[in-house]
Amino acid sequence: MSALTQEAGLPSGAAPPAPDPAAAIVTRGLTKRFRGGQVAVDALDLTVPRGAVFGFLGPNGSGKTTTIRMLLGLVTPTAGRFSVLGLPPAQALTRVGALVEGPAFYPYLSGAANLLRFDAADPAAERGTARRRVAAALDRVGLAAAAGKRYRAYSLGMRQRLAIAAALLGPRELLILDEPTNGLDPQGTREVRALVKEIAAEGTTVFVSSHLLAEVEQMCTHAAIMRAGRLVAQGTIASLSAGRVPLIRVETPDAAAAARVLGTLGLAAVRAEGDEVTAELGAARPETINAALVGQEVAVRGLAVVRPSLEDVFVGLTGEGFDVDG
Ligand SMILES: Nc1ncnc2c1ncn2[C@@H]1O[C@H](COP(=O)(O)OP(=O)(O)OP(=O)(O)O)[C@@H](O)[C@H]1O
Repeated sequence: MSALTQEAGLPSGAAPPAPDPAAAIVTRGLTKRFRGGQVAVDALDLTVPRGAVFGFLGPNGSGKTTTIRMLLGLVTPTAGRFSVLGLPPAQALTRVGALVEGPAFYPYLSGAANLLRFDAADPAAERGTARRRVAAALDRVGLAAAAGKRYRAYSLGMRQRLAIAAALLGPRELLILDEPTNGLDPQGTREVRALVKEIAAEGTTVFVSSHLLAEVEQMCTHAAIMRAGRLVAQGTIASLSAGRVPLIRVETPDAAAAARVLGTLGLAAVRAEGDEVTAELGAARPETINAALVGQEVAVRGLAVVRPSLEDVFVGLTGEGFDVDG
């Protein structure tokens, strides 16, 4: 049996790869063209390793939600194949928890009562174990103490954690979250990020979309970067940044003098702008650079090693800024 058995109407052209037991999600040539000709997802080849917190990163409109909806069987692909947990998607879905559009909760019911109603609407859920599963899910997202509190009294972070609890009502090997911190306040955002890390630490693979570079960098072990429906890069966060070298950044009122010193030390790509000078750190040690600057009587107000960020990677790959805030 092929691991990639969800086949769309049109052939992708490529033979499916061998089944990969180490992967939670594999897509090959996955494409969605909406009526009217818009290609939302264009020949996507994604490999999400089991155990990863996989950030699916891209600006608004880059095709993240459409991809997630295809993975969950909510949208039919135009072309391409994919597997979830090494299985045809339809067989895997009971082992996948998902948060795509937050479930509509009743404001006047408690968190627990809301989850019981939500669970009752799932024909695959086992009736006899509902209360136990609801209690376990509430506990897992840190809402056990607030189980009896009305939903309308929940903070934004608690509401989103309840939505994640709804995705965890059964045993899940994979959790798919579409922009789970969107619209949250800073406290709610922190709560959800911490929860994602906890869930992953317990062994669940998490596939989480975000338009926030910094968020993915903080929360994820791996990332895929999307732009206009196409995959720009994927890999571990470290490997994505690996090709880009760290910089030394010196803040000084004597930028020209500082640039000269960095040049004499043999540093590459020395650039002075305003009261800031940057250069590629290379094999040089920051303390040596500092000593040289001070030795040449350059007033150093600040000195920092700047690691390349995912934003640098994105700009380096596409030549464009990542047009989002946060
Ligand atoms: N049902 C649809 N019919 C036509 N076009 C659609 C449909 N759904 C999405 N699109 C288009 O497909 C493209 C990708 O949208 P998608 O929602 O997948 O992106 P996204 O990265 O999730 O962005 P956002 O975070 O804004 O949802 C967009 O240009 C969008 O307008």
